Amino acid sequence: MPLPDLFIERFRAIYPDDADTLLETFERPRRVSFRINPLKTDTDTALKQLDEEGLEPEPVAWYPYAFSVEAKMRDTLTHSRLFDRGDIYIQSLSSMLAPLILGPRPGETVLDLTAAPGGKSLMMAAMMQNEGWLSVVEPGKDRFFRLKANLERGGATIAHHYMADGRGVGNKCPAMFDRVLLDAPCSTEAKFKTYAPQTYAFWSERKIKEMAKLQYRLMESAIKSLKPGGKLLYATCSFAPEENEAVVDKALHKHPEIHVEPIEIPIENIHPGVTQWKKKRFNLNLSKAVRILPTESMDGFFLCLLKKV
Ligand SMILES: C[S@@+](CC[C@H](N)C(=O)[O-])C[C@H]1O[C@@H](n2cnc3c(N)ncnc32)[C@H](O)[C@@H]1O
Repeated sequence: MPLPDLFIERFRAIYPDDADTLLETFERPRRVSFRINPLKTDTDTALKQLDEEGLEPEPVAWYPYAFSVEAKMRDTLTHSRLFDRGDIYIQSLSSMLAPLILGPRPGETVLDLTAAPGGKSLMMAAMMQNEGWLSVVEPGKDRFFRLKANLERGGATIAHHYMADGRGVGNKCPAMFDRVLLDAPCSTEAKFKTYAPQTYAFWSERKIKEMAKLQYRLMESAIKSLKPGGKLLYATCSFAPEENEAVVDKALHKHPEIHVEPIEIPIENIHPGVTQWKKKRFNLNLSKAVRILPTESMDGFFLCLLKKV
């Protein structure tokens, strides 16, 4: 089944030069990527055990803990002992970039405002070497317990779990965190697959607008919760500028205390943030945001690093 016409029209307007090639990536499953969890094992041991389970993971050039296997090996991976024990975590490569860019360090106070199922929280706990404080917030009951289970299985001892609405956190915990991750709920456009119509069954421009409102409220809360000098990473798996640059643009207008930081990423499938969409022009610094372009191995993603001065 084809993707919605309006989605394709919008996608072509965002990426006029390479839309056809990019749209082809919606037709096939991607390779399955995963991260070896240094809180539970080391890379040599994990690779040896994966080999015993019949898996031959390929390394990812830019991150020593990241590997991938062919899409058809997903079940073997999810049925492996390493997966059960939390020694590996299946996570898209784009998703691994978010903690790497935010860069939490041991001893810091860190907030994951929209955390379930917890892949990025667990990676941040590992980057912090389980030293410091990591608050993880998720309002959905089932998702909250899944998050908690994933973090416990993955050995994240510094995680403090809160079943709460992220929109209230800024008022409850003002200027408390060195780093905040806002991996916002979104229209999930980057997860659409032509062979899985349920992935885009509920997509509409109205849904994009609804998500943008929620994202902005979460952004306000994230900004409030950040210490002066602290860093905030805003991310979505949507291509829609309304959910990405427009949300940050509004925050930049309202909060002169935040500015956009440049992002260094060691990959080539990237596009700068857009500074214009339909009739709206955005703050030119939004070109420092990064759009990960979808490929055979990576999901599309939006990343914007902000600093409170
Ligand atoms: C993109 S997912 C986060 C994925 C997660 N960072 C990870 O890497 O595993 C967005 C999450 O935000 C949650 N969410 C939705 N509304 C929220 C709100 N008002 N406050 C906090 N989280 C919310 C959703 O339930 C969902 O689990």
